[in-house]
Amino acid sequence: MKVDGKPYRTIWLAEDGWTVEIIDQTRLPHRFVVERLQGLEAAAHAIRSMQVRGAPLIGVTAAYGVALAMTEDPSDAGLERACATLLATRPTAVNLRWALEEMQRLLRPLGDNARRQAAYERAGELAEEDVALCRAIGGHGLALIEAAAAKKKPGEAVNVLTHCNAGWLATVDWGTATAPIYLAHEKGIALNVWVDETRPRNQGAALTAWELGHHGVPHKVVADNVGGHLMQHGLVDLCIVGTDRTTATGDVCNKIGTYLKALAAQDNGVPFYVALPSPTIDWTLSDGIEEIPIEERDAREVTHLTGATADGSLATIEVVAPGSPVANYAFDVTPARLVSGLITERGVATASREGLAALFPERVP
Ligand SMILES: CSC[C@@H](O)[C@@H](O)C(=O)COP(=O)(O)O
Repeated sequence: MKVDGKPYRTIWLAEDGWTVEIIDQTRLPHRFVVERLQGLEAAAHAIRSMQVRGAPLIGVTAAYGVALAMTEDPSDAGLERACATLLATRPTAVNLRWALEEMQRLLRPLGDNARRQAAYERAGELAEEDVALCRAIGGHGLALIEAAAAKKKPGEAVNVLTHCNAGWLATVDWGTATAPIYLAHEKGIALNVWVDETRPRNQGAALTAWELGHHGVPHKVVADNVGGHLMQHGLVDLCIVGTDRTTATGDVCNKIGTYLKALAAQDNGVPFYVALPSPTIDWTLSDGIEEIPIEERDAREVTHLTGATADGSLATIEVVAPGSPVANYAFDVTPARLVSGLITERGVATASREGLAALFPERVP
């Protein structure tokens, strides 16, 4: 999507043909910095520190991380070490495990000399596939926005609420939750996107607002607890969020706070959709609350905030009473019963084992 009128993706192969470039998302929205990854450790650090984040982009970065590792050490031991290092970076998004299994399946049977090139080719393909999956999700989600628009008076905006950043910054391009939004905007449908700030790391306020703004999509940032109020007053037509891992039964794990939005949506009769590419489905799990590992992150994400001061320089301040203990759960699980539909690349499924199996019969174990 566009940054200052120029099309960008979140990750790409540098001109030298082997290093990998990313947009450093820890610097947004105040600085646009492209970072060069030159080895396995740099790729692992980028995922761990959330320079890249969002389930699909984590998966593609891991695939490129394996390619970088194959430049350093293409032996069996090198491959296993690379996959173990990358797998340990973040626990919740299943796209990470999926991408690493894909790379291992491809590379294990190959000789050391063939691994490097094969790894780069497959990482590039996974990036392209992610773009295609997100674009297809956009098409299916667009129909939902069009249906909402059909009920509006001429010129009246469709109000879409989203949580965290499931935008193009969380994927290679388009985003999952935002793909229908970008397509609706391109079609000239009047929109207003309610952007939850998404404490503690503010992916909504910092990233979703930034990317929608750069693409010219009308939006308003709201504090995390505003969604319920908006829904009570008829100001949300539909919610669309992303997911880091969805069980075979349709339970949805996403950024902390998603569950509360789903509860408010059900109480107010607002449709609550989850947009996801199929690599985000964990076919081995059937109970999201019991089985999905929830990442717990550094307390400093809760106690401190970084932002720009009046002169444009960056400053970090403490916002919690000094010394107070903190718990920082990064994700929660929304049970399938609260989800109106799963917007996948193959269409909108009901959030159930049957619904997912009907769209992806060949993936059912
Ligand atoms: C298309 S991205 C879907 C999810 O990965 C997204 O909603 C989310 O929760 C991202 O969390 P993050 O901790 O920023 O990686």
